[in-house]
Amino acid sequence: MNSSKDQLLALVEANPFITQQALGDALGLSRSAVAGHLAQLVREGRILGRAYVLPSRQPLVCIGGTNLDRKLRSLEAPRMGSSNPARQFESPGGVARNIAENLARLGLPVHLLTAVGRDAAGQALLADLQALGVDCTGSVQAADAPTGSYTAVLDEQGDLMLAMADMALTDRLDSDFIRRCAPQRAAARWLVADLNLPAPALAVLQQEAVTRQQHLVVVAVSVPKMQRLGTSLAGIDLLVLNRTELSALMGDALATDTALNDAWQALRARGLQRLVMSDGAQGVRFSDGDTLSAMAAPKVPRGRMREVTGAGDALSAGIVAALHRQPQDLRAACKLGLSLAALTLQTDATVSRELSPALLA
Ligand SMILES: Nc1ncnc2c1ncn2[C@@H]1O[C@H](COP(=O)(O)OP(=O)(O)O)[C@@H](O)[C@H]1O
Ligand SMILES: O=c1[nH]cc([C@@H]2O[C@H](COP(=O)(O)O)[C@@H](O)[C@H]2O)c(=O)[nH]1
Repeated sequence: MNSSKDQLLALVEANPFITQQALGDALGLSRSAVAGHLAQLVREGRILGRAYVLPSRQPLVCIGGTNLDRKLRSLEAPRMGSSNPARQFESPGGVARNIAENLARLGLPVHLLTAVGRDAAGQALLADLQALGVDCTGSVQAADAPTGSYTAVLDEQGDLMLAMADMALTDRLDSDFIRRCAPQRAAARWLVADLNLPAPALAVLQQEAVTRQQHLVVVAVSVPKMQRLGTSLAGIDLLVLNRTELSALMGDALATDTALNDAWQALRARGLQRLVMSDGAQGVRFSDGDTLSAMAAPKVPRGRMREVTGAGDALSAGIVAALHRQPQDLRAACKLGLSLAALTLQTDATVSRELSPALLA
């Protein structure tokens, strides 16, 4: 039999807005006994505070990977099977971290739940996030594993040829971790989870999104990690992925508009509510209804293009930032997402320094 405190915690987890009177009624306790238990739970750090947070300050919670990105850009057309002269750029990365940084630069309150090592890279990445105002309380800091790394080989135009991600640490963001960080997620209406998360962790977020009526946005990270998406997509408000990731998910080349539309209908039948598929220079396809619509990407002059890393994450962040204000307007959200992606293409950093709250005005 659970103690009154544990039962009370379970009720608060299920409904962070529940009143002391309702807690008392549910457990057969007086309101003052409930107040006493709550005070003790706060002292123990099992409850961080009351969930009465004004809507505009409710944090957007991003959950998933943090990496140190290394990008090697070939100075000439690369020759395979040979060493090639190149320039290296390093920057913070990881899809959930990138989205958190984009959102913070737009002036939104952000909480990032991630995993880093207690190595120099991990500590520097956390310090950067803190400077941006991103709250990382509850994240894993491992003494026995290195911070994730991503190494991309880019051709002389800045287009991706191949990338390798060593992210063993994100496997620790498992379903136990997700449950442990319930207090950090409680007040959020918007959750952004990347597919670096193990499948069972994502399943917990999906179940909770249904019971707590939270908006869960799932963002793909790579073709091999598409298999982390479960069969049921119930609880996912929006899935953001690129064309090759959608193709891998459906096991279909998606060569025609009919095939794309069929893919969307199949995902809807699995419980997905909305979809955005990015399509490189073509922009995006998106839908929250019966048919997919297209929106073109702003033209970025060749001379201003630097490299592509992070464009997809900027797109996701712009979409989330706009939906946070107007949850039903997916078209307006795609528009903001595309303009953020265009800014990101014009910098060697994974997240553009040009982002500011003015872009949301
Ligand atoms: N060559 C390009 N020209 C213009 N916009 C681009 C180009 N490549 C990417 N983008 C922008 O970045 C977004 C994401 O790019 P995409 O390649 O589809 O995804 P990812 O970066 O996740 O692989 C696109 O929807 C588009 O807005
Ligand atoms: O398995 C993964 N590969 C790559 C990334 C991250 O994805 C970003 C590049 O994303 P995009 O596809 O938007 O260029 C990089 O910051 C990289 O660290 C990740 O989180 N997980």
